[in-house]
Amino acid sequence: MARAFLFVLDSFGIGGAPDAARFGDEGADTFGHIAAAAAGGEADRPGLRAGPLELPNMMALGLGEAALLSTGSWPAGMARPAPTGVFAAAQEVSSGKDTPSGHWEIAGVPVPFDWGYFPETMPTFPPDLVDAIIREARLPGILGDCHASGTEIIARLGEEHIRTGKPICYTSADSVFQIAAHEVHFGLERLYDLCRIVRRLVDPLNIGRVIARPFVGESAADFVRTANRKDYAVPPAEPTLLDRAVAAGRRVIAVGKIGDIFAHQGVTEVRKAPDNMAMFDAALGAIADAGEGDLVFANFVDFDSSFGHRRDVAGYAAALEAFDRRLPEALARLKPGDILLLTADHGCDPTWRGTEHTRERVPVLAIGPGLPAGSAGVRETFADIGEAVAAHLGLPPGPHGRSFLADRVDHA
Ligand SMILES: O=P(O)(O)O[C@H]1O[C@H](CO)[C@@H](O)[C@H]1O
Ligand SMILES: [Mn+2]
Ligand SMILES: [Mn+2]
Repeated sequence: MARAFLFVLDSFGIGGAPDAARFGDEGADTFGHIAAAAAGGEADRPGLRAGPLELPNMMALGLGEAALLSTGSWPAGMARPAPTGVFAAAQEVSSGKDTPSGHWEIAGVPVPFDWGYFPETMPTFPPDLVDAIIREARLPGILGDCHASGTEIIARLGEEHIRTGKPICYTSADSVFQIAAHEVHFGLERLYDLCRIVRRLVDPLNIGRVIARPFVGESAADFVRTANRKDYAVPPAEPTLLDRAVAAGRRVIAVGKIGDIFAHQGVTEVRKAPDNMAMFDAALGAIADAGEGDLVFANFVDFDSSFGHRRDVAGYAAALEAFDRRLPEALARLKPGDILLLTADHGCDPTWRGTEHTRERVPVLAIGPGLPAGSAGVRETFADIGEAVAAHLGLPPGPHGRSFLADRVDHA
C-alpha cells in the first residue's frame, strides 16, 4: 500500500531565502519571528494563547532542525527533540512568491516567467480593461481600483458598494485581480459570473488569479468575508504531479483551495471547508477514503489569509498550535506504505512591514512507517517535494527536481 498525503501550511516560511533581497524581504522569517515574539511574551492574547510557541508534534518531526538548516538559528524558546521524521529546507526557483507559483513548484512545475502585475498607482487597472469589465458585466462602475488589504478595503468601501451596486476591485503585490462584493446585496453567483468575465479579460495581461471575495454584514463595523472565496487561476504551464497521478489512474483528492489553485487540472475530487480545523477534518476524511496509489493534497489557508496578511502574530501562533495539536490524528492514520508530508508555499511573516507575502525557504517534513529519520539538507527547488511524492507513488519522474528522499539522509 503506497499512499501520499501532502499538507501545505499556507505561508509557513522558515526564513533564509538566498534571493530574499530581490523582494525586499531580507531577514523575513515567518516561523522564527513568531517563535521570537512568543518567547518574548509578545504573542499573548487573553483567551487565545500565551507564552512560548508550543509545537511539540511538528518539532518532533524536525521543524526546528529545518529552521536551523535555513537560517542557522534555533527558533527562540523552543525545545530541541530528536527528530523522528525526514526534514529539509526548500527554496523556490519560481520568479514569484505567490500561492500558485509555490504550489505548482511543489507539484514539480516551477514558474520561470514573470506574471503580469498591476502598478502601485491610482487607478491601478488599465482604463480600457475597466471599461470592458463595466460593459460586459453591465455594471454601474467599479470601486477601489487600487492596491489594498482585503479586510481594510471592505471596511472602507463596503457601504458605498451596497449603496451603488459597484463591486470593489483591488490588487496586491501578487498577480491578482480581486473582487469583493456583498453576498446578498450584489449576489454570490453574480460575483462568480463577474469573476469569470474578468478572468477572460485579464488573460492577455498574464494575471495569475482572479479572486472572488464575498462578504456579509450591513455596516463597516461588521463586514466579514465568508468562506465562499473562489480563485480563478490560469492552468499550470506543464503537467504537474497531479496530472501524472491522474494519468496513472489514481485519485487526487484536493482539500481546501488546492482544486482552484490548479485550475482543477489533475484533480479528481474537491473537498472544501470553511477554516483550518474543518479542513483538517476534511483531510482526515480524505485519508480514510484514499486507496492504493492515491494522493491527498490539502491546503490550510488560514495561516496566510487570516493571520499572515493581517500581520496578526498571536493569531498566527495560535493557529499553528491548533494545527499541531491535531497532527497526532493524522499520524495515527498512517499505515505501512503511507507518507505524510508537511510544507509551505511561501512566507507571510506577520512581524514584517506591509501586508504581503515574504520570500522565504519553506520547511519540508516527511514521516511514514519505515521512513528513516534525519536531514535531507537544503533543497534547491520545491519540486524536490513533488518528485518525492511521485517516486513514493511509483509515478514517472518529472523534469524539474529530484526526490529529497532519494538522497542519503544524514541520520541526526
Ligand atoms: O488582503 P487580502 O484580500 O487577504 O489579499 C491577499 O490574498 C491574496 C491572494 O492570496 C493576496 O494577493 C493578498 O493580497
Ligand atoms: Mn499561499
Ligand atoms: Mn496570501
